[in-house]
Amino acid sequence: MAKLIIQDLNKIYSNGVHALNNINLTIDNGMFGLLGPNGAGKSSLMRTLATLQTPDSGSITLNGLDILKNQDQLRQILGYLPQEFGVYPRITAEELLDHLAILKGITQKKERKDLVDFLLNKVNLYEHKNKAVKGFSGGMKQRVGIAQALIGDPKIIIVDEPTAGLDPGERNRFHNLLADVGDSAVVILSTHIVDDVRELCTDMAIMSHGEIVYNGSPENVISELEGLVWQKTIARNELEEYNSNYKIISNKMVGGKTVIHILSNLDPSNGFVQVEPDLEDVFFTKTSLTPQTQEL
Ligand SMILES: Nc1ncnc2c1ncn2[C@@H]1O[C@H](COP(=O)(O)OP(=O)(O)OP(=O)(O)O)[C@@H](O)[C@H]1O
Repeated sequence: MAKLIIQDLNKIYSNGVHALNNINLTIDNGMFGLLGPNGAGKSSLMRTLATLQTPDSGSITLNGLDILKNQDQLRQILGYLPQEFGVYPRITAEELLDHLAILKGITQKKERKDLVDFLLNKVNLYEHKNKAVKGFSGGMKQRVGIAQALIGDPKIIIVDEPTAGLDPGERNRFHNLLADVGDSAVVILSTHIVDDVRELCTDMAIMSHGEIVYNGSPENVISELEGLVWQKTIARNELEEYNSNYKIISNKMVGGKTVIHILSNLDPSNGFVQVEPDLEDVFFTKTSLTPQTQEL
């Protein structure tokens, strides 16, 4: 059982951006979702956990090990899939994993071969092992990314926005793979995609402007909005008027129509119907994005 404890973590970049503002989180085994809009500070936190950058202050421990002071030890038990996983142009999936296993210190050839075969099977790429990674689809590349993150039986696995750009089938396959991995390690999934967290995570945090604005289970945070979310289908050109009269938390196109969700303690009448809140309502409420800036 692994436990990651982050305390009072701060990072201010030289341009004055307070990317990590007093972050406190305790994360146990399993899938932990870190949800936030672009620029919230997720990658800054992920890179700090992966020992790729140092914070200005604060501490991070994994099972009591101070990972800021013991970076080499942490790297031995860390798997990291960065936002941009650079793949090596002309080499095959098998060669790439073999090469990365050498870099991780697995020097025995036979041990490496067994491990690479095991990983290729695990991510369902064994039959493609002799093909160049360059020609893989986005989902296949991400599965190679997860395979390399699993080298060395890591206790903590960090995946930064892994499903952006994947088609629905690839996304499902990737989700199943992550859920499987989550049984034996701390897996932190950083994403701006609400569905990734809803489908995979039992514990989560929402980050906005460098701060943790919620930490807990998806169910608990959704229940905070119980009875407060109302929905109405309106014409696109009415949006501005509704925006000035109601607290709109989301607007999206459904079947060519504009559907808005608003927050209200009282029945707003005027054709609104109460709906069950969902994680997307929570996300937009907690991060206070204006509807115009939502990426739906
Ligand atoms: N090296 C840097 N120097 C200066 N500012 C930076 C640096 N890296 C990130 N920032 C700024 O810090 C803030 C947080 O960025 P970060 O990349 O951590 O956010 P994010 O939530 O991961 O967003 P995204 O999904 O777009 O990567 C942003 O305002 C960003 O512009």
